[in-house]
Formats: sequence, C-alpha cells, structure tokens
Amino acid sequence: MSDLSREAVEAVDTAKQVDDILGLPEHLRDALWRVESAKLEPRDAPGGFIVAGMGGSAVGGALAAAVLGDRASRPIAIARDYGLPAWTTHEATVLCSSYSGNTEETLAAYEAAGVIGAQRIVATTGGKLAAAARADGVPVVPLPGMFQPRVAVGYSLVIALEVAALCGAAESLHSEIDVAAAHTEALATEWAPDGPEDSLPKEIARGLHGTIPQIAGAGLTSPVAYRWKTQFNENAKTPAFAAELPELNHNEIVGWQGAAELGRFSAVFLDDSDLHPRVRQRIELTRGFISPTAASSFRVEGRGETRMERLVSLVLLGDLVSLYAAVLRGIDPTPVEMLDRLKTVLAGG
Ligand SMILES: O=P(O)(O)OC[C@H]1O[C@@H](O)[C@@H](O)[C@@H](O)[C@@H]1O
Repeated sequence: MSDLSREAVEAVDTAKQVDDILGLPEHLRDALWRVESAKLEPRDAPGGFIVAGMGGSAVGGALAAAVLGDRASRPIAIARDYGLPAWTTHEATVLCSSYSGNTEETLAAYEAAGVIGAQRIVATTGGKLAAAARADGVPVVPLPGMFQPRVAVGYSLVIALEVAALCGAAESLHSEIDVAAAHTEALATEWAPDGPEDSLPKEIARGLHGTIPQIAGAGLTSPVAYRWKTQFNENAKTPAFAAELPELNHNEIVGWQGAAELGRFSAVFLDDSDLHPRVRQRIELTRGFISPTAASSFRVEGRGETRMERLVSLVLLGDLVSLYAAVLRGIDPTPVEMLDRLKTVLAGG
C-alpha cells in the first residue's frame, strides 16, 4: 500500500485538502493583494511587533520572523497564549491572527492588546474577532473562507511579513514574496500526486511510514520543523516531535540510544545553505550517530535562491509529506476530531 497517485490520494482526501495545499503559491500572491487592499496605515512601532495566534495562524508569524532573520530591526515575538509578553507596551503593534476568528486564546490576546493600548491589526475570515474589530474600528485583513485553518499558512506568513514592514520592524519583502510564489509553483507541480511516484515528498512519506518522526531544524528551518510536526499531528494523526539544532546535540541525541528498544523512531533534518557551517556539520554527524537506532532518516535542503523561496519550499514539502503520510495510513487528513471534542468540552465548562 504505497501508491501515492492522484487516485490513491482522492480515495482518502475527501475534502481535497491536497489541492488547497498545492494552492500555496496563489495564497502568497493573494495575501499580498489582500494586505494592499486593506490600505493599512503605516505606523512606526518602537515597541516591536507581536503576532498573537494559535496553530497555523501563529506559525505564520514564526515563519515570518525566520525569513526576516537579521533583516528585522525591532523585536518580533509570537504570542501563543491568552495574553501578551509582559514587556508589551502601547508602542507595540499586535497582529491578531485567527483564521476562524473564534479561537479563544487569540480573542483574549486581542483584548489584552486593547487594554495596553497597542496598535491592533486583525487577520481573519470572520467570527468573533471580526465582530470585535468592527466594533472597535480596528483594521482587518480579510481572509478567504474556504480552507482548513492550517492550510492558510501562506496567508498568515505573508500578512505577518507585510505588517512587520508597515510597523517598521523589518524591511519590506514584497518582491521577494512575489518571486517566491512563482518558484513554488514549479515545486507544486513536481510534488503533486500527479507528479512522479518517486518525487521527494512521496519518498519521504514512504520512508517515515510506520514510524514516529522527529523533525529537526535550525535557524531559518526551526519553525518549519515545528510546522512539519504539527502537520503530522493534524493530517496524519500520529505523534511527531520537533527539535532544534544545535540544542538537540546537548541532550536529545543521547535519547536515541534507547530509541530502537522503545519503538520505531525516524528523523528528518531540515537543512539550509545559510546555516552556520558548524550547524551543518552537526546535522551530518548527528544523522550518522543516530542511524543505528533510527528506523529511517532524511536530510533535506530548502530549494531556491532567497530565504523566502527556501523556507516556503520546505513548508510545502512538509505539508505534502504529512498528507501523503495520511494516505499511506488510509485516513482522511482533514477532520481533527480530538480538537473538536476538546473545544466542545471547554465550551461546556
Ligand atoms: O486560525 P484559527 O482559526 O485561530 O485556528 C488556530 C488553530 O486552531 C486549532 O484548534 C486547529 O484548528 C488548528 O488547525 C488551527 O491552526
């Protein structure tokens, strides 16, 4: 059962999530247009830039901070909680990002930003967040309403980048985003179900099948590793873990000694040409050290010239690997029953 053709994918992917994932290049372009159309007023924010959100909406902020790297000129923080960092002042800009507009942590952070008097900007399809923003006169970047929240990662990434530029936290990457969208299109074709049966995401999905993957990133690829982990959780419905280099060389590497006794664990190292040379050396060495106890391991490098291209290529790759992993398990990647159950219980209490 290792068929990952279009027919095999459609047999389990009832909601056609695969086509939404493959729409990433278009999402990047559409997000640029949506920010432009929202006509946000540039406002210098010496207090830094905070992205408040959860899941796919938060990871867009983390990916944006990674793409910017040392092109950021002010602190950029991600708030995945009911509140904001203790240092937040009225001089900060807070982007409240929630696809549904109904995520309670993000709604609480939105309120907290209002109490502090920080500049607020909202990105959402609607829900309570849009209603609150409307009532408060807070500008909204409207999102298209036909996706699973986690599929809208291209939107949350680009909107965070654009708002970072508008509030003086970083230079504008507008043209870099545009070029990256075109670059990603070619990858989407190559890696789609209709593409070759031995394409990179299909090969990785087959290699990880039946294992618990640990995804390791560093620098640019750290938040991408986390994205892969969460996509494995939500799409493939398996445990998965993310770790960072060089930190994992100071603890986690030792744990691999016991890996084979406890189960089938695999590793994916997300490499990038721009990483510190010693980190790149550590990736290769770590992969060699863990190979006796790892069920499988992969080292993949982002494709493209710019940081944006390379990061987006790895996001797309991880999204497709997680989807193909679901197909290999014979399950529909779209529903997230555990999350829905938890939300129902929380709503009752
Ligand atoms: O972007 P919103 O709608 O706030 O969702 C944030 C997160 O919520 C979770 O419960 C899941 O649905 C995730 O896939 C999603 O990324």
